[in-house]
Amino acid sequence: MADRRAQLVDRVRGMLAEALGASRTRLATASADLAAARERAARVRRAAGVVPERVGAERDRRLAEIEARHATRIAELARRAAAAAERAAPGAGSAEWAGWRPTPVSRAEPPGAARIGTVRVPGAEPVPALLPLLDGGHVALTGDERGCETVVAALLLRAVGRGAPGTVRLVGYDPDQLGGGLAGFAPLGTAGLLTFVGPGGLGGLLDDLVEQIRRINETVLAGEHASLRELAEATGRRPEPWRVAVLLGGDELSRHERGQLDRIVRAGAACGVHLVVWGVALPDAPSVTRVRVEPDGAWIGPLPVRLDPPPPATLLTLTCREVARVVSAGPAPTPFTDLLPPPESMWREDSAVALTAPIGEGPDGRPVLLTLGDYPPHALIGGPSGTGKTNLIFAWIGALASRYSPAELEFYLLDFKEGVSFARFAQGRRDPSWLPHMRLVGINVNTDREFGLALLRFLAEELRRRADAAKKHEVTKLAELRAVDPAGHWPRIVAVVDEFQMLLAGRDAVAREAADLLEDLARRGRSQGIHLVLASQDVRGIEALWGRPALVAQFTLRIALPKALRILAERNDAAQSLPKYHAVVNAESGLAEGNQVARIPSAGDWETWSGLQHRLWRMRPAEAAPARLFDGDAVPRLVDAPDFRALAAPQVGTPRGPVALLGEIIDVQARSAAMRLPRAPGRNLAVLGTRIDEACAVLDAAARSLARQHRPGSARFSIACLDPDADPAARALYEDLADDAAWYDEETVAELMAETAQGLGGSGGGAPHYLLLFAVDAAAGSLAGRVGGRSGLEHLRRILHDGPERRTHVLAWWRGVARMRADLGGPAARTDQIGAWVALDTHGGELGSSLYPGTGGPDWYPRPWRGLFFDRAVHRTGQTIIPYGPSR
Ligand SMILES: Nc1ncnc2c1ncn2[C@@H]1O[C@H](COP(=O)(O)OP(=O)(O)OP(=O)(O)O)[C@@H](O)[C@H]1O
Repeated sequence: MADRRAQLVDRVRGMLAEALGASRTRLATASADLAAARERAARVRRAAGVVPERVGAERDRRLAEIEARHATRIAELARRAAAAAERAAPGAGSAEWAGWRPTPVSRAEPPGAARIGTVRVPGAEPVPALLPLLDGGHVALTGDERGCETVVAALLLRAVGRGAPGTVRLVGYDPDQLGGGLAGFAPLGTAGLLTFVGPGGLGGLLDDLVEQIRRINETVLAGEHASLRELAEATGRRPEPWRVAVLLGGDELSRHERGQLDRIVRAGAACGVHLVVWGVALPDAPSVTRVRVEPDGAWIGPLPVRLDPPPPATLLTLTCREVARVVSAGPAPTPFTDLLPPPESMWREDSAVALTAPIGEGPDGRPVLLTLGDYPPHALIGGPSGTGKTNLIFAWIGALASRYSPAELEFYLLDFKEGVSFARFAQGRRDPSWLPHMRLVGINVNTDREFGLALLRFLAEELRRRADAAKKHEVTKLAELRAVDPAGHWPRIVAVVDEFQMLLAGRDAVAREAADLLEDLARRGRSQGIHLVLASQDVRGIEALWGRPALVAQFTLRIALPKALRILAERNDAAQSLPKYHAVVNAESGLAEGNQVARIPSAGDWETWSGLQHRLWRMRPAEAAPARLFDGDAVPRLVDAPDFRALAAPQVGTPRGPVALLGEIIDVQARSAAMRLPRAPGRNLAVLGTRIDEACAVLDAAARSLARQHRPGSARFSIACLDPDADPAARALYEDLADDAAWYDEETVAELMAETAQGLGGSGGGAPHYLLLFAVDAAAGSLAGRVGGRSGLEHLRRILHDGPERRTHVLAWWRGVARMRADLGGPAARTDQIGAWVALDTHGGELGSSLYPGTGGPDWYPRPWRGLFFDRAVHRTGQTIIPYGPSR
């Protein structure tokens, strides 16, 4: 048992030892494992301590990289946005206020948007915040009052600065007197570019805007263009202004008003009609941009915006004042070249049926045409001084002359007022060119109504020639005459008379004949291609015509310049509200239905005109000659007179009927007044009046022209000068006539008379003898004495009586009719030995009885450097002459 127990013990012991050993081993292993684990844990802990540092650095690096890329991208985007904004709102649309100035667009250019601030993008260069207004849309503001004012002022100033002066019109509706940024624009009001409608006026304003939209759509865009902007881009014309209505608060809108607002919002922008509203609800539409202004910034839709400061008050005022000044001064003229065809098309038109040419641009941008033909045949132009009649005549002449060749059209032009601007149509010293169509130019005609009469007589003669030709060819109209006689020269004739009322002034023979001729030309000229264009600044001018309704009725084409009176029909006052340099053209005798408004280009200045004239002049036909220029202020010269140049002495003997040239006749041709001096009773000349220079000029021309018809030594010129003031002129003549002349004075004049009278006894076959007596009445004392049994005066009377038949003629100046009569034998003495006379400052009444046919004398109102010539052998009425100027 013990053994078993010992055995058991041993076994237990062995088992325990074994178990212990195993446990120890396991412990050791476990301990080793623990140590390794601890070691690992420590390592892990150590490693774990290092990791966050590295990850953070990486994250920061990545973040920084992203941020840098982001910033570059934002900067790039901002730069691009800024550049795009610059393009979308060029010039005055986006420039900073410092250095801001208007940059008006040309007609075809879109105006662009307007900047009100910058978009808030942190860290990027500022991007302009823009609002589309002109041609773009409408702006609806809400929020802070001051901020909204700033936006309105900026928006409007930029708009005003982008439109050419006058093309942006503002209208304000501000019933609550909010001001709303409009106050600074007040100077525009003086030019009608800013108007206000009062409380209660909103409905009317909206109606008016809707009406403008309708009109523009129907008549301006006319289905051809979708918007004014498109029209401007396609045609280069912008015929309508922009209309910007600024509506600031007010009562609740009526249904009608809301309806009208809707229409404007939908259709306004295409027609240049825009709304800027604050405190007025606009419907949602793509054309509406909403701006919300908070005290610390604004929002354009979702975009945060930092507002610009308001435009400086002085900048605003000065800009508006300047715009108003330019507008009040009138629009910049359209170029004259707009009226002309391209050079290759010049002189291509045919005038057989009518003459048609543009005179300017209508409100729709289309040319306004003027026609002269069977209907309307004649034109009446009116407007107060300075409104542009002369300019209009230039423009019309230019437009016609560039279309029709001189074979198709001829001009005759008469200007009764002082001024030389029409002289350029004729050849001048400064410029050798002339207008090839111009046949006659009369300038400074002033009181020389005879010249106007001469023109009318000339035209009447031409009318007769045409009527005869038409009759011969059995036709009635110019177009038919030209068709049956293609080789004939039948241009249309346009006769322009500026200040024509001067022609009709007075109740004398000239006025009567002028009115009769005008009436005949107006009535019958239409079918023969003779057209009258009468212009007047003076209502009386028109009234002078009004007395002759039949005459006025022919002038169916009326052209009224601003403020013209009585040119249009009675109730047609369109001319009263015309802007500067515009005209109402009316081919319906002035009835309102016929009104067409035209803007007239500037054509009168020298450079503009001469470009065209030179071109046409170079195109002139080889045979073309310059127009005759009659200048009422010029004194003609004998040596230039064609009739003087044509005089010549016969090869042998004495001229049978020498002529004395006395002056230039006021006529369409430069002709000389001539007095024949054949061997016949009464062929003596009296010059009557106190004007020394004129009297000397007449005697001088007479003597020199006579001398030209005699070979040297074949005629005698006895010059007696009895007025010391006439001495220089008489002496100059004496010297120039040289050996053929003899000089007499107070001492010797009696001898001249006695010797000449005694010489008359012979057969009369001797050399011609001309007695040129200057101020002969002053010799009364010297001639009272007797020589050879008779007084000097008796000798003079005998010479006057018997001399002419013996080739002895007296050409004498008496300083008055009474003095002449006294020398002839007293008031009742016969005067038939004075066959011809030239009256200077001697009134018509003094020339009555025996000197002039009929009673009361001629209609003669003396005027400087003019004389009335009457030769009883050839004249029925007197002839006005211009003495030739001094020969030296
Ligand atoms: N369409 C125009 N555009 C620009 N300037 C113009 C125009 N018409 C006239 N003018 C200018 O106005 C001034 C007066 O014009 P104009 O001489 O033609 O007037 P008027 O009516 O003939 O005057 P008056 O009867 O006193 O001679 C001139 O200096 C002229 O250059």
